[in-house]
Formats: sequence, C-alpha cells, structure tokens
Amino acid sequence: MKEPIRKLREPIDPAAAPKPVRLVVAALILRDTDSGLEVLVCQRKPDQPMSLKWEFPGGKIELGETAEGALERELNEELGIVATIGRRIARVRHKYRNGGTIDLQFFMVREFTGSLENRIFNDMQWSPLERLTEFDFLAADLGLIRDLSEGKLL
Ligand SMILES: Nc1nc2c([nH]c(=O)n2[C@@H]2O[C@H](COP(=O)(O)OP(=O)(O)OP(=O)(O)O)[C@@H](O)[C@H]2O)c(=O)[nH]1
Repeated sequence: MKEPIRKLREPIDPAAAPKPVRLVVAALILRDTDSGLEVLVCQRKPDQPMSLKWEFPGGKIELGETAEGALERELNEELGIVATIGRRIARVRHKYRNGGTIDLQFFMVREFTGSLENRIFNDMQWSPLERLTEFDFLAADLGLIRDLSEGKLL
C-alpha cells in the first residue's frame, strides 16, 4: 500500500539538516634524503577556514572520480606536478566541531614529473617524519601524524 503524502508541520531548517560526509583524498609525497625519509607538508592560507593549519596536499573527490583520479587532479592543480598515486596508507573519519564530517584517505606518492610549485598554500616544507609533530596540523590528521612520527606505517 502506498504511503499517504503528509504535510510537514515544521518548516525545514537547512542549518539543522545533517551535512553530507565529504570525501577527501590527500598525498604523502615522500623523498629520500641521507638522514631519512621526508614528507611534503603544506600550510593553509590566512583567509581559508582553519587558517594557517598544516595539511597534506589534496582535496575533495568530485562526482564520477576515483580516489586516485581525484588526487592526481588536485596535485596537478595545487602543485603543478603529474603524480603517480601509490598505495593507500590510511583512512580516517573525523567530525569537525562545525558539524561537518570528512572521510579522509591518504595515499603515498613516490614519483612525479614536473617541478613542485606552490600554487595555493601559505607555505610548503619538506619535513623529516620524526619532526611532523612540530607542525600545527588539522585535527583529522593528528592520528596519522603521531603514527608517522613514531615510525609506524612507513
Ligand atoms: N587536502 C587536505 N584536506 C584535509 C586534510 N585534513 C583535513 O581535515 N582536510 C579537510 O578536507 C577538506 C578538503 O577540501 P578542499 O581542500 O577541497 O577544500 P577547502 O580546504 O577549500 O575547504 P572547503 O571547500 O570545504 O571550504 C577541507 O575541509 C580540509 O580542512 C589534509 O591533510 N589534506
């Protein structure tokens, strides 16, 4: 039997509606040095939300994209490189205080063509893994930062 269509008693408040989970991909771009592995870390601009926090380059997966395809596109837009996306290192779900939830996947990148160019960040640095905890990272990244700095995962 069909459900009758009922009139809503309360008007819908868009601010109260649950926000969809945002699917995000980010890259651990690695390089070997004499003193060990280093990873590229990027700082958000002062005028962005969560300003001046550090993060890994990447962004949201768009409709119809695979995770790897989205990350390849983002790295090209943000850094001007064509990257070979390697294995997935970690996946986390994090609820930010503003109510938004992100599903974040981190992939390893060991190879790319083109030279790294800072197109959108406030700052960019190569960091030894054990010094990652010195950067003020986004909250969703903190578990990964701890593991990487303790030599786990890589
Ligand atoms: N690229 C990247 N995004 C991250 C990381 N950790 C983390 O919480 N995020 C969040 O994932 C989202 C990435 O989206 P985005 O890069 O396309 O967009 P955006 O910062 O301009 O944010 P917005 O479009 O929601 O305003 C942001 O909300 C960002 O705060 C990370 O390590 N790398």
